[in-house]
Amino acid sequence: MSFTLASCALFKQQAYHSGQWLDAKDKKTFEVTNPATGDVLGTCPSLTEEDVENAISAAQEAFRSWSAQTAAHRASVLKRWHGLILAHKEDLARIMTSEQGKPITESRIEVDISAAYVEWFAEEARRVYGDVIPSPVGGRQTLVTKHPVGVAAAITPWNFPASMFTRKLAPALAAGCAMIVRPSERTPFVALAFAALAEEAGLPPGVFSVLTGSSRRIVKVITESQTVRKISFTGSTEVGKSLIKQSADTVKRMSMELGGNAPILIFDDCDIEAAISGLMALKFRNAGQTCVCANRIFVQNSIRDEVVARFAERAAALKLGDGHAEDTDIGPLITPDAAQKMHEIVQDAVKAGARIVTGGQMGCEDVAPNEKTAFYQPTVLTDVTPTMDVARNEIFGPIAPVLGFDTEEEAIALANDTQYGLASYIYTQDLGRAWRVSDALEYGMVGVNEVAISNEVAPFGGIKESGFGREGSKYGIDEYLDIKYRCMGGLAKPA
Ligand SMILES: NC(=O)c1ccc[n+]([C@@H]2O[C@H](COP(=O)([O-])OP(=O)(O)OC[C@H]3O[C@@H](n4cnc5c(N)ncnc54)[C@H](O)[C@@H]3O)[C@@H](O)[C@H]2O)c1
Ligand SMILES: O=C[C@H](O)CS(=O)(=O)O
Repeated sequence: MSFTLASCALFKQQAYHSGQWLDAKDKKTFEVTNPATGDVLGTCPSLTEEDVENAISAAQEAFRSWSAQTAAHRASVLKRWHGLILAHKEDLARIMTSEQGKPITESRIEVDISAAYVEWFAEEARRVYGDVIPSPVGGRQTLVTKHPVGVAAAITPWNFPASMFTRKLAPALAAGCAMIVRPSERTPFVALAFAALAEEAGLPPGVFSVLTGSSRRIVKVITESQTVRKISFTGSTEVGKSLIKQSADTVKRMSMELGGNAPILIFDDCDIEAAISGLMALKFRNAGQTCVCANRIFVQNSIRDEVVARFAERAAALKLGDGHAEDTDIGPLITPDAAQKMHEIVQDAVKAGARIVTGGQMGCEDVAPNEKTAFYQPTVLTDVTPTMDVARNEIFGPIAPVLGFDTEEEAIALANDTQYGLASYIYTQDLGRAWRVSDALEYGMVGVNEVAISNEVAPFGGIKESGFGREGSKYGIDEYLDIKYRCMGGLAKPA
């Protein structure tokens, strides 16, 4: 493989704000490591409160001119950005795999998805319509128009560092907002690479910034700022709740894409091969580090033994390794601690009565075992009960707990027995059952005989403690718009 970060023009080790590539005021930095090897990839600035305040001021200034541009102009800049992202797909994917660890095949797909959000909102920018509503009173007109909220902020996770970046920045820019983005400290480089291409596309100085460093320090300035009118957060429910509390004093608009505990219900009238293939893709994408992956696998008891055996056989055949290798199916988890946490989850489940069908070990044959690697084998557990921690908590790793059920009603009750409500899935060939069960599931999203449900045209988001707001789709841009109602009086012809 010829790629090296040092040789990549998009590899940036400075933050981007106020239209410039800058170090922290106090020159402090933090290291970013390769989760597959533990090697240090580079450093990024650990920005100070003053740096953040400067970025917010620059955003407020830039917002005035950016929002005054026509929607057609904003769309044209976003379209240029879209083209540049695709033109640099391989470099962006390699940067992502280096810092996040996912297989290069998945990183390429994520770059495509990231670009798709930019293209979609370039189009949506020109469809921010209003209303003229027939007035109940003569001589008046009721006008409704939509306006950008102003300076917005985004805080993004490490698991999809590119698609979460554009899923927030693209609609904000399309709406006419300015946005400051704080990427995860574990995966800043791909966000900075996207920023370099956005700058090249012609986004004006200050309209967007990428602020690196301590999230607590950066977010404290953001949440306390009267200038920042909107926060879009993707991450754990725990942190989401903290941000909501921190933002209450300044009554900010909020979008919360939080944790999940997705059930997949596999009925005995399903296409079993399709269900197992879907389960493999759903559970082991990004080594299970996704908010929508199957966290609880409910299989109707009449087919459970067959499904477990075939699923475990497929899981055991997955190839662990460095994400840069083309034949890697599963890369490392984000940190060695995450791998250790997986081991503890499995050990706890076994103590509670679960049985390991395959996996259950740390490490990877192709990578020298040392304390810095973060590999964990794809693991299938059976004989899991709904009260076990492995079924109650979000796993966020390659562990697949299988539970049984007998009736449709029991399956629905089990699936809904959680405080989360993000994604859910059903495999059945009975149309009536598909409709009844998907109607009864208390989730923001339901995949029926399909697990690849996330794309730019669909409203992505959850309910209950998985958050609120929607990303993507025609609804996504509304998160960055305020509605204004004008009552136009005095229109009657003088007597
Ligand atoms: N709903 C979604 O679309 C979605 C997508 C991806 C991840 N997630 C969820 O995110 C979690 C895993 O991702 P993660 O580990 O990055 O989540 P996290 O909540 O630990 O971190 C998310 C972001 O918040 C920052 N952060 C962490 N603690 C903070 C604090 N106290 N104050 C301010 N910022 C803070 C992090 O640096 C990161 O940038 C899982 O629960 C997963 O379900 C949800
Ligand atoms: O982890 C959460 C992501 O939103 C998953 S997806 O890429 O949107 O499916």
